[in-house]
Amino acid sequence: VNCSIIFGSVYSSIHGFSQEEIKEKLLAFPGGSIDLLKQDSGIAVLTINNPPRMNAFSGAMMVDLEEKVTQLENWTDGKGVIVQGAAQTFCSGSDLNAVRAMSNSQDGMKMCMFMQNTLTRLLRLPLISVALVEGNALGGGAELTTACDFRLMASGSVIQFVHKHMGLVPGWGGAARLVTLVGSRNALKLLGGAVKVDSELGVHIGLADGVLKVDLDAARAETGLQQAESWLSQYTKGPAPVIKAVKKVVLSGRELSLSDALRTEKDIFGSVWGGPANLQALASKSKHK
Ligand SMILES: CC[C@@H](C(=O)O)C(=O)SCCNC(=O)CCNC(=O)[C@H](O)C(C)(C)COP(=O)(O)OP(=O)(O)OC[C@H]1O[C@@H](n2cnc3c(N)ncnc32)[C@H](O)[C@@H]1OP(=O)(O)O
Repeated sequence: VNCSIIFGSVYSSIHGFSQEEIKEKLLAFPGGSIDLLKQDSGIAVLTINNPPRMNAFSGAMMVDLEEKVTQLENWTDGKGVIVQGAAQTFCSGSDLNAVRAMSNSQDGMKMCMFMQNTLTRLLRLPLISVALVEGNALGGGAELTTACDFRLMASGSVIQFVHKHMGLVPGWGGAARLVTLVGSRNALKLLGGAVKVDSELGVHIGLADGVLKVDLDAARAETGLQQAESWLSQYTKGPAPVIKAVKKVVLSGRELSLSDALRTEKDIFGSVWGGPANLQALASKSKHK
């Protein structure tokens, strides 16, 4: 299936972008990690892990994220991915120490292109993705939530595009994705007012797809991650090639012109038609009651 049009990066050498050059600069800012756990269920957990800085992204973590996205792109048995933060908070954006050291506009633009590439590839993964938002998702952390197909919010959590307070606008693709998610009027309000979006407002404007349950009986209570896994598993039941095909047809419909989307849908359809899951369903004369 020729899906390169919907799975590529945004910037390459033709845009004057050198991935290796910016990686080298980013690696000068160490700390934290991005941890990937691929599970037999076909659902992976990607953890933004830098608790001393409220999971802010060091330069090394930006590079690490790109590497983990590559691993997910190559995960044949994968069906879904949950993006979470370590230690009960999501992510407080860029590490402000790195931002200060890279505050000239050339470096800022290169970092922005690098992160746009990575987050675009995250959103375009042939996996169904969920951001599990506990605690704060601020600045680049808010942008990261929009690079997932769905967002689940814990009560008390906040998604806030704080960029205006930093004299900035989103640069990791968060504004473009936000407009697609909540419409341009809501996006203007959220960015112009640096609004704190709690779970209630998130659901109301369509930014959040669900709110995690609070069970006062601690012994019975499911963790946020367990709840997110069971929520996501509603959509990942079945063989990986079929779930991947589901994500790809939706992605092409979302990103391509109608003619290109239709042609891509035909190719993706061809990849599952007559495949093992299709033949098995036909043989079992299944009814959909
Ligand atoms: C390029 C711009 C944009 C982008 O990339 O698109 C950005 O993301 S810029 C960054 C935007 N984010 C922020 O401005 C967040 C700033 N932090 C806060 O508002 C608060 O720290 C918090 C996240 C609301 C948490 O508050 P609180 O619970 O009171 O904890 P502390 O403030 O004491 O934080 C603990 C510890 O974490 C450090 N920290 C928090 N965020 C960052 C960050 N983004 N970069 C670096 N360090 C961060 C904070 O400084 C504390 O450290 P210590 O003082 O050493 O304890």
